[in-house]
Amino acid sequence: MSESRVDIALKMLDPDLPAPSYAHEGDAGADLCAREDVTLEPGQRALVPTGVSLALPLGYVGLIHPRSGLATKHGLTVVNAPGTVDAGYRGELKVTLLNTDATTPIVLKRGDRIAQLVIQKVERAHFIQVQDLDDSSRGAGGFGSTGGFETANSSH
Ligand SMILES: O=c1ccn([C@H]2C[C@H](O)[C@@H](COP(=O)(O)OP(=O)(O)OP(=O)(O)O)O2)c(=O)[nH]1
Ligand SMILES: [Mg+2]
Repeated sequence: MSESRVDIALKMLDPDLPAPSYAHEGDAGADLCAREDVTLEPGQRALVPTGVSLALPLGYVGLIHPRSGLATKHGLTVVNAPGTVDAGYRGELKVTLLNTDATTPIVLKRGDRIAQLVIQKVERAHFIQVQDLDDSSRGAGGFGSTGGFETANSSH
């Protein structure tokens, strides 16, 4: 089976940086790089520019996800993960990074791959207000209604 591809116009605001690219066939995420050096102290967040702007076709969304390796090794995440890039947005893609590590700063250099961009088709809803919603087996159950797991500090 071959992958389906969509053409997306992309403008590099900084031509010296690599454009987003997929590392392997089948990858969902194209890596985004930092346009500037940034050091995040423990618990600190920063809005980091990527040098990329897009013209997404209507009906598509860009989602900015964290990279699992940086998350696992260093505690680096995206505060608003996944960040939502609207089809009409023509500004620079930026990533709100957070150092979740309690003790160690994270030093990022210009050109480092900091996050990944996933392009998806998206539906727009026609919201129809009603007085009563139809029934479902879940109903209003949520937030652990199906059970969870015990931890040392679980209340009994
Ligand atoms: O991680 C992100 C999230 C958003 N954006 C850009 C693209 C997006 O289309 C725009 C607005 O994002 P969002 O709707 O999440 O932000 P908002 O706080 O609701 O701002 P606005 O009032 O401009 O919609 O900002 C990014 O570059 N990176
Ligand atoms: Mg918004």
